[in-house]
Amino acid sequence: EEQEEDVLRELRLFLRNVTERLALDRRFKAFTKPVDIEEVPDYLMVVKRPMDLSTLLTNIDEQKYVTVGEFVSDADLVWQNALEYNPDSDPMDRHIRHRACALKDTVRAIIRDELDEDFERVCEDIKESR
Ligand SMILES: CC(=O)c1csc(NC(=O)C2C[NH2+]C2)n1
Repeated sequence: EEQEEDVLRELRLFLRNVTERLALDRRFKAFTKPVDIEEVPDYLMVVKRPMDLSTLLTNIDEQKYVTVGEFVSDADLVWQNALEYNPDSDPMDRHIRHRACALKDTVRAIIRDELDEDFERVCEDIKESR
């Protein structure tokens, strides 16, 4: 109904705001666009579900997410993939793993500080009703 569409519209506004703030953070530059498979041909051998901040924004606009939890699952892919693809001790790998960990902690901190648990509960009830 109308009230449900109002809730999901507010969810999309919140998720766009979070994602845009992450995309503006210089630490997360490597995570803003899909990894170029032509430049990194072995990427898909290691990473089964690529994800990046621009794809999160597209998913939001395509109304893929009905709860914050669904969004966080995809957002977690971004840093999890980076840890998987950059496991070595060399400085470049360590550098991107450090940024991946910063992304993980930043997403969780924003959600903890800015998501009202009652709002997420309403989204989960809409999801279960569909
Ligand atoms: C997005 C992502 O995970 C990414 C972008 S470049 C990269 N890794 C490297 O460039 C090399 C350092 N060891 C491989 N990882």
